[in-house]
Amino acid sequence: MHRMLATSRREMAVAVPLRRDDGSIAVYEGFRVQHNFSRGPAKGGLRFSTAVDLDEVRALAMWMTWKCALVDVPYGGAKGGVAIEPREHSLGELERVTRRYTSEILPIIGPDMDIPAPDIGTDERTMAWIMDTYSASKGHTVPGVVTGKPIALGGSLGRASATSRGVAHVALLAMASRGSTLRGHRPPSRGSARWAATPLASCRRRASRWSPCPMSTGPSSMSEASTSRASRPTSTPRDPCADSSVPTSLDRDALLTLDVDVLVPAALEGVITEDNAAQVRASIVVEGANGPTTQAADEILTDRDVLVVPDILANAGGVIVSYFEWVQSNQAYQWRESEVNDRLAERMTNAWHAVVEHAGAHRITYREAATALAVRRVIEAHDLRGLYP
Ligand SMILES: NC(=O)c1ccc[n+]([C@@H]2O[C@H](COP(=O)([O-])OP(=O)(O)OC[C@H]3O[C@@H](n4cnc5c(N)ncnc54)[C@H](O)[C@@H]3O)[C@@H](O)[C@H]2O)c1
Repeated sequence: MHRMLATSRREMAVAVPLRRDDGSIAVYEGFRVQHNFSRGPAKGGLRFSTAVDLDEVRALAMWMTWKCALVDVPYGGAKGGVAIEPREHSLGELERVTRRYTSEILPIIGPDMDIPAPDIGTDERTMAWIMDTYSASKGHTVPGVVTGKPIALGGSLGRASATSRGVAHVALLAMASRGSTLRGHRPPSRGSARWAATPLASCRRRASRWSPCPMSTGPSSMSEASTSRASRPTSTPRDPCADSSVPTSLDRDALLTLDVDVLVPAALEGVITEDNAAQVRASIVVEGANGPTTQAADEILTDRDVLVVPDILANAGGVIVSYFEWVQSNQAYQWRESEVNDRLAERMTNAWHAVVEHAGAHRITYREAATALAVRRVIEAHDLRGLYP
């Protein structure tokens, strides 16, 4: 079983030629890896980044299998990528690259096979191009082939903010478990955390390799997109962005070692390493990105009693609402945003409690508990299906 789960079910490497705006032709490497189908169609994001290679895509596809199993959505794991720097291309070039990549991987994607979604360097517009290319080849519109698409094309209300909302939800649960709360807020309880994301969403900050980086304090897409008056908490929290003692510009390592309660690395993998883990001052790390903590750093943080909420739990809000979007697309029906957010909160809360209980029962870390629960679910599906032939 270990060997089966350590091996991707299907891997596709494709060349993606692009006619550039100046008439020259560039060729990029593209990949789609489907790690597992035991619990349903493969599901995973599409990444545009020069760091993309087959090994990275493989690892990310496997993570998707565990993530989907942990939050109990009926999917296996997949991931895709094109080794391209999107910031160096015009919109027209990005559209051509996306459409060509889609046509190359077209035989292995589809609403019942493998459903891409946005990831680093891609967004809802990318998903619209994928959907259109796929639909053109089928001769009819197939909205369920991607998630994270624009609302006008069948995207789900609440999808744009879902990953952040889920991160905020478990961050507040983690804080409550450590006896701390955000000023002016009580921790979310099961199924009633509609407003949970608001305080964390009110201050959006990003670290960059290109230091010093601006720390964005503008309204986040989450608070713009998802907090209705009715769902806001009655007491307004102090806005940390208004705190003049907080610097407006920082380099990446300085940001990771700020004196804060909760650290949410939410961009790239491998940023908390054995070189900086001892300097992390947060008592809770919530992994918004996939794989932001190296294994060595994870051990250092655990030894220092820093609570690490693992990526497959912390950032699962995206795939949960992607699942809701797929269900809505396949039924040609749209749910209310409050319904989406409530169902998201319920699944995140259930997954959180399952992980906490499993970790407590076996005296293991949350990462080990989350992975163990997920692997067990996938193995159960394998066992029930049996081996063909
Ligand atoms: N989008 C989702 O719904 C979703 C869901 C689950 C997990 N994730 C994970 O979250 C992470 C971010 O994905 P995203 O979709 O938000 O991507 P994004 O492209 O929207 O954001 C990535 C951020 O990383 C920054 N960045 C890029 N290169 C950098 C570098 N070298 N150093 C520092 N910062 C850099 C960019 O400026 C950008 O702010 C990834 O690990 C992704 O797999 C995303």
